[in-house]
Amino acid sequence: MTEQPAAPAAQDPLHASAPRVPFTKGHGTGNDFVLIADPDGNTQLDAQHVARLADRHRGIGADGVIRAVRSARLPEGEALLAEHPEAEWFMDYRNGDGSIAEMCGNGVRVFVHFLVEKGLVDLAPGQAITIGTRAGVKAVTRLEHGYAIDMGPWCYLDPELAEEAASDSMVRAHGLTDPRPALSVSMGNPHTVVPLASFADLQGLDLGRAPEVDPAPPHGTNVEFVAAHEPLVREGVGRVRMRVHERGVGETQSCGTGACAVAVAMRAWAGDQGTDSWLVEVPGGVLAVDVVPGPEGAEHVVLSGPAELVFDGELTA
Ligand SMILES: N[C@@H](CCC[C@H](N)C(=O)O)C(=O)O
Repeated sequence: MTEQPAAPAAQDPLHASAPRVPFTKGHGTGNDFVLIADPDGNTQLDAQHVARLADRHRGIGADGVIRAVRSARLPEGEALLAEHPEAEWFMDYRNGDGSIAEMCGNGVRVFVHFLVEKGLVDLAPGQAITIGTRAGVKAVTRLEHGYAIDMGPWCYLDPELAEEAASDSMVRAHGLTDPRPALSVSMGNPHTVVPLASFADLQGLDLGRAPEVDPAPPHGTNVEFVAAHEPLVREGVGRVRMRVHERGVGETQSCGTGACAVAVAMRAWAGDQGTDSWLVEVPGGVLAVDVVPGPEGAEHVVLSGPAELVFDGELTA
């Protein structure tokens, strides 16, 4: 019997040009990511690979996967460079199920921290860097502890919605006896914010199963449930607690864009009783959200919080 030559191994896009790919695990308030430095755009990540890396039982485990690539090396990044030549780096973000999302607020902080810690950029506390994302460029300032991102203007998901509208949809969730009114906001990515009466209601939710939003936004949505401290505003700061079910992930310990959506929705509902500064408690920590006047007259949302890198490794399969 003659020995058959071994069949060629199926081409693995992750290893098409680099057999071993270094990665770093990081998180921002418990929203965790696998980060891969790919300055020249040699590593192609497809949805299957991302889902495999993010798998908490068979992979590294993460809510999302972030590729750090030079903007010039992917079409979405290149498109930004004409107007923003300073946006050298692009955050190529995927949800844990492999789907692409426009924006990730916690991810941006962890992404910039990764660039700093890996020596890919120089950024001292107090300095800012512009990065590219699928929701446009974002200015990120390094703080003594953490990072502040100018997320740019927010808007209602339904462009027809007037300033004073209280809700645009109804949400059903396990743990709630009846459907609740909700308001949908875009932070570059879609969010639907559901106010609840108490922390007990928030605690009683089962977010292991996806909430149902009616009508469903065309590209899906992240759903945030929020309950307020009493009083809502103390010393000029609004204080709320939220839980989130993320599109493409499930329940996560934190969502930066979700915290921004919660702050602007609460501010709209509170009217004259509201404020521009919010502290949003999430299961994984606390995020600060400030609404500030933007350079072009629109309101900008600034998200601040920590970013941590946990360990490095190497992808071998
Ligand atoms: N956790 C992120 C949001 C990630 C994207 C989201 N799941 C979506 O599909 O829009 C954050 O911190 O903002």
